[in-house]
Amino acid sequence: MTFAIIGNGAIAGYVIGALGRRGHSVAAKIVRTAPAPEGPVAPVRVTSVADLPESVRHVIDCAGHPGLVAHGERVLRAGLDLTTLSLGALADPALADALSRAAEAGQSRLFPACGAIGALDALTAARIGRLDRVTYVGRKPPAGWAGSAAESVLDLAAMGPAPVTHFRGTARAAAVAFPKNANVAAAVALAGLGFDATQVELIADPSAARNIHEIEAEGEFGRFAFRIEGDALPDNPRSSALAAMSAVATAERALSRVVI
Ligand SMILES: NC(=O)C1=CN([C@@H]2O[C@H](COP(=O)(O)OP(=O)(O)OC[C@H]3O[C@@H](n4cnc5c(N)ncnc54)[C@H](OP(=O)(O)O)[C@@H]3O)[C@@H](O)[C@H]2O)C=CC1
Ligand SMILES: O=C([O-])CC(=O)C(=O)O
Repeated sequence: MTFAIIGNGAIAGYVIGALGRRGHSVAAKIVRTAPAPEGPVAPVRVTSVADLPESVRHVIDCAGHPGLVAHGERVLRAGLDLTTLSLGALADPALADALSRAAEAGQSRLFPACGAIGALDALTAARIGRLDRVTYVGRKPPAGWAGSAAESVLDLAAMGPAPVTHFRGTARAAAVAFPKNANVAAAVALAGLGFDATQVELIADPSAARNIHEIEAEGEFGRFAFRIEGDALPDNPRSSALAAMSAVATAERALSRVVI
């Protein structure tokens, strides 16, 4: 299968390497500004969907909300399947609707990846019955919140040893306020009770060595609690390695005849 990637950052780098090791080809990257190539370079860098090589069948968005907003509709309308990690962008109903209509028009499909969290299969099953309560708690070391809205309520560099909750609210508010940090909150919302009924808490924790994500859910099925401690990618303390792995797994699942 031939892929294109949106983005050129930490997750894009991991995804391109993993796809290559797994026998796939990455023909192009969609970037913001494509420098003139100095020689034969693969994957080729383009700035628009229209310039993608014809061999591309599936695009993986690793660029965050701006990448999905800029290119998602055109990818789907062109008949290419799209895996995205920018789940928080779907908190905007206009974008979610536009992507859905573009997929319909292009006879293509949008695959939101689970990203840095797990247990979403249990949530999607649980909501078939009555789902009463879903909460998500995201905990990262202070460096994991750098450049985010946490900085408006907290001096990350001068924190004492105690963890500080810097956000409490709905998954929709979290997704909008933390585009680089709350895609997991959006994933939990999409799998379970939706953006407005899913409660979120975000914590900067100097004693956390990893990015820790916890879900608690209760309903007709019973109750579950899930916790994952994800190592960050070496190039970006905000982004868990599992998110990049999940993009590859989701894109591969889209190709499978037996879907697990
Ligand atoms: N679902 C999940 O669990 C997770 C989701 N994410 C999402 O993935 C995003 C990327 O993470 P990561 O790779 O670590 O971040 P990086 O900051 O390392 O890379 C982001 C890349 O996206 C590029 N980019 C931004 N806007 C556009 C655009 N309009 N078109 C093309 N490229 C664009 C940037 O380009 P430039 O170099 O020009 O700035 C940069 O190369 C995060 O911002 C977050 O939203 C991250 C972790 C977990
Ligand atoms: O990578 C992570 O641990 C989670 C993250 O940034 C996000 O949800 O956007």
